[in-house]
Amino acid sequence: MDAEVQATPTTPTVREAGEFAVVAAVTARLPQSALVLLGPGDDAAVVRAPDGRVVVTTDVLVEGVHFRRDWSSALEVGRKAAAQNLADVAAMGAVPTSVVVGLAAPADLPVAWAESLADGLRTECAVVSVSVVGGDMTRAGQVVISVTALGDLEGRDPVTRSGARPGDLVVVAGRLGRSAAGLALHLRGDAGLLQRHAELAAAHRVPAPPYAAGPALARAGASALLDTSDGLLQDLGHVARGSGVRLELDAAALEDDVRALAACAEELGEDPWAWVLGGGEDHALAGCVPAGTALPPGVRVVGRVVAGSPEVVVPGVARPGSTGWDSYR
Ligand SMILES: Nc1ncnc2c1ncn2[C@@H]1O[C@H](COP(=O)(O)OP(=O)(O)O)[C@@H](O)[C@H]1O
Ligand SMILES: Cc1ncc(C[n+]2csc(CCOP(=O)(O)OP(=O)(O)O)c2C)c(N)n1
Ligand SMILES: [Mg+2]
Ligand SMILES: [Mg+2]
Ligand SMILES: [Mg+2]
Repeated sequence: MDAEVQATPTTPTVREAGEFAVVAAVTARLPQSALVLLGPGDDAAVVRAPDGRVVVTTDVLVEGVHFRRDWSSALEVGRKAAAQNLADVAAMGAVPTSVVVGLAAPADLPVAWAESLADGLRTECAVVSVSVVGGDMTRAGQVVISVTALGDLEGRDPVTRSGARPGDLVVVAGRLGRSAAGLALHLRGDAGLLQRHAELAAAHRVPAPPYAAGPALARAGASALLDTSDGLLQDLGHVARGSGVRLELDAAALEDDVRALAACAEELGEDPWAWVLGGGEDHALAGCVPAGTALPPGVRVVGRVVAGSPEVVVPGVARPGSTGWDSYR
């Protein structure tokens, strides 16, 4: 895929090319999945809704807030923008069916950047066999990407944040803290550090949500589910409050994640527990299942649900300074 991006000939800016030429160039890179009855090119797209109900979610990514063009390639930004939304669909226990993308861009953005963004969106969508069925393009002072993903419940009830009950187990699919470690590396901006911990830096630029675990947990009877976008403690806090239960996490069950970050944390003089418990953007899936549930592949138990004040605690581990991301703090 990188070779494909580099092979893109030098292109003009979006101002020089004009909106409609850029939209044509972008949509040409977005082949349609079998779920799409009418793709880009008309006033709206038409997508199958096999279940008859439609799951819909949207997230906005703003240059300087969610990504930096000097840290991430356009392809990586596209992958991350799609992943963040596809993870929200999975977190409902649904399978994605299609994605719509709004792109606001400065006039001097190279057309090649918009094309590579489309390549990244297409690439991540292909992981779950869906396509980008349409979008919008307009001018702005910085790059803003607004992604909407649609999903299908396959006849199941949605898995919300409010169904956890005392006696359930807390479960996680996917790794924790890697994106926060990668963010810390990028913030230092030291080339040697970035090279030594290239995998963690890459995990920040392109998360790898465990998409299949969402529907699999729903099929297994999960009582609550969400994706970790802001930080495990903050995100599970929504489950605790939504369900009116207390979540007790088991530090030993999180030690693998901490260990995987230890060398990087040591070199940066930071606390790997803070990344695992308070770091966002891994888009792991976290939730609850009744005790005795057969766990789908890649899902592990990290704690238990008890009656009590609705909060998330990790006995034996100091609470990190930040339990998660708040866009305004
Ligand atoms: N500007 C908004 N208008 C309406 N609903 C919103 C807005 N921003 C967030 N929400 C809703 O609030 C809930 C929490 O949002 P958010 O924290 O962004 O969820 P997530 O982390 O899964 O993306 C979601 O159900 C979302 O749809
Ligand atoms: C340049 C830059 N600075 C900081 C961050 C860290 N960061 C930005 S948004 C965010 C949390 C997730 O974003 P949000 O808009 O809250 O997504 P949602 O929870 O709605 O999925 C984090 C950890 C980043 N990704 N890039
Ligand atoms: Mg959101
Ligand atoms: Mg979410
Ligand atoms: Mg958030």
